[in-house]
Amino acid sequence: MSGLEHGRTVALLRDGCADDWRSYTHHPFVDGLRDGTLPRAAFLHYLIQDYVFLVHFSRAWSLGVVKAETLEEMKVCAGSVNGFVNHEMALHIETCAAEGIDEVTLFNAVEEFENIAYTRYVMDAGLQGDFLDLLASLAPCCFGYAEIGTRLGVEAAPDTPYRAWIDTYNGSEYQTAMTRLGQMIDGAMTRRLGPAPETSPRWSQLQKRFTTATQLEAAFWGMGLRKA
Ligand SMILES: Cc1ncc(C[n+]2csc(CCO)c2C)c(N)n1
Repeated sequence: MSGLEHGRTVALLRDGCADDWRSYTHHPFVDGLRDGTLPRAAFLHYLIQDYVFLVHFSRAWSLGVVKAETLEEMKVCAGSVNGFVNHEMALHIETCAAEGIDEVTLFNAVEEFENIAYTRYVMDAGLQGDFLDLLASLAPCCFGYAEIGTRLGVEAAPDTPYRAWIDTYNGSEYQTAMTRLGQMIDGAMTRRLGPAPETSPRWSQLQKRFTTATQLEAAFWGMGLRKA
């Protein structure tokens, strides 16, 4: 998957850090989800951390509502917050409940450094910069998982125990939301930087945000594997 399904901006930013993007989307953790060889302890460690990650990511997306300049931008950001809090976190809550881990325990889990670094980096990008700085640092998470979900939907071993995780990100609801998000990002860029944002003096900073967030995603997988 390397086309324009998530818009022009995301394609450019992804191509601007192709090696980092591959390290993130083809990480050994992802191979383990695909083949079913990922140790259960590593998956649960990741999932507990990811619950806390989503709490802080929801805060960052809420900042998007604050920094938006159009109703469409506000709607996409508000929809993302709703998606996390009321849907995406359900996967974490249900999977952990089956292992005897309740939601209060999840909410109070001690954050790993990789988790703190990533979520607070994104939050600070949005606080310090404008809507585009925030989006550039939020984007790798959204579109990376969309790519991974699509690929693993095709490639995963039929008996992988991680099918529910794969289905969450390969599902049409998530994929449709990502298409809409890609369109919104293209519109937000054009509105602020003109029809060729990659020629703007701001582009290198936006690329830096995107690249750093991509590297932080790979580090997040690595954190999960520490419990392998
Ligand atoms: C470390 C980490 N990175 C990405 C996601 C996936 N995710 C989080 S927010 C979001 C976008 C929804 O608009 C998606 C896909 C995750 N769960 N954990």
